[in-house]
Amino acid sequence: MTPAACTQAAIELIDQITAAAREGGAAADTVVQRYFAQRRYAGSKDRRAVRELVFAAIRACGEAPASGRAAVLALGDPAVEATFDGSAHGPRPIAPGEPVATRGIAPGWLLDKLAASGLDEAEGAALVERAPLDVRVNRLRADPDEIAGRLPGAEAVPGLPAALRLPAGTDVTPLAGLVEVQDAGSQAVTLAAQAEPGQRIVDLCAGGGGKTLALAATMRNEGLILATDADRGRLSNLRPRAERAGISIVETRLLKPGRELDALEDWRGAADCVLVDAPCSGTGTWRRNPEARWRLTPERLARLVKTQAHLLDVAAELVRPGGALVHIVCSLLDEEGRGQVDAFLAAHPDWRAEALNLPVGRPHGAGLRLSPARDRTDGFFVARLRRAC
Ligand SMILES: C[S@@+](CC[C@H](N)C(=O)[O-])C[C@H]1O[C@@H](n2cnc3c(N)ncnc32)[C@H](O)[C@@H]1O
Repeated sequence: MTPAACTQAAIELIDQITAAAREGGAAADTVVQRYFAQRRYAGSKDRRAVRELVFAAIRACGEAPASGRAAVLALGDPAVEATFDGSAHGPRPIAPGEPVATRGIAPGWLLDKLAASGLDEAEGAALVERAPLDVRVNRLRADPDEIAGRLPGAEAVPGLPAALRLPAGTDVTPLAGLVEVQDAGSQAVTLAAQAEPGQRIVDLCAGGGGKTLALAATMRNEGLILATDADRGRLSNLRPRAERAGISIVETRLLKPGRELDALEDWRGAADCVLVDAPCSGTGTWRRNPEARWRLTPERLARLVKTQAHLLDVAAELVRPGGALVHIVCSLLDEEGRGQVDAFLAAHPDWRAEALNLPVGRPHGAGLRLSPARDRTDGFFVARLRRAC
């Protein structure tokens, strides 16, 4: 592909990604994969160049751009602008006064909410920087030092003995079952469960099992983890992943949204710990999914906040006297994190927050906040709550 054809491909992709964000369609990564699946002629170097241009332009636009052209022009990169040359597969030349998307971190209403949640400008900007590639070494089957020796440029992450930070683009697929791609922050917040061998733990929003597998490794594959979710597709990924990782203590159970306790009667008051890795706005993961900023609406956020409160109430029913509940959101909005936990504590006088001592994060309300700017992880809020005996 010529440089001009690469720019045109990026423009088309951004148009598709913007439409998908508006209509609740596929994530940007999936859109890019599908685009190239139909264009086998594009070599790996071209694909990489197009992908980089697409993501650079998405990161630059706080609001959804009016067009892919406007988004690419927002980069203000003379080398890219020179490829608007009207050549056979390239973009038409830039017209005088042609619209250019406004650069920014997020839509205005979200910027206000981030500021109200105590995020300064530097922290806001770091939300859309490129994320590093982190993995968790499965210590049931591998030794982190040995794995680090096999991955050139791997660095240890202070305080997280199973975590390695890898150079961008490192291919870890040959190490399936030995390592899992997992942000260091995600690994750190899972430690708030203080999981121990032999415990009975519920991972209420287990999804594909990123945190379930980390818990099972900490428990040395002894005890029982009930991994539940309302999404059949995500949950069905968990079993093969657990098998590859040599984990046998995980049971899965599908829940009906709003009727979760119907399927959990046998776990009432029985869990040592319930992890609520709640569905959330994902403001802390914009580094990986920058177009997610364009998907969120005030209405969707309000629905998420309501679901989170409901799931905390469900979780509280499952914890044994003296047991713990861990609330996690990969968001920096207080209404999903700190505010959610404050409301829970106000409504449940027999619960109290416990101080957390994690290798990353700073105290925030009754829990801890991890921020990309300070901690070099995705953004999270995590709190550990203990039920009275
Ligand atoms: C942040 S994701 C979980 C990620 C997962 N814990 C991990 O570490 O890979 C939130 C999950 O909550 C699930 N969810 C949404 N509503 C739910 C409900 N009512 N009950 C249980 N899970 C729900 C979603 O399907 C999604 O998988």
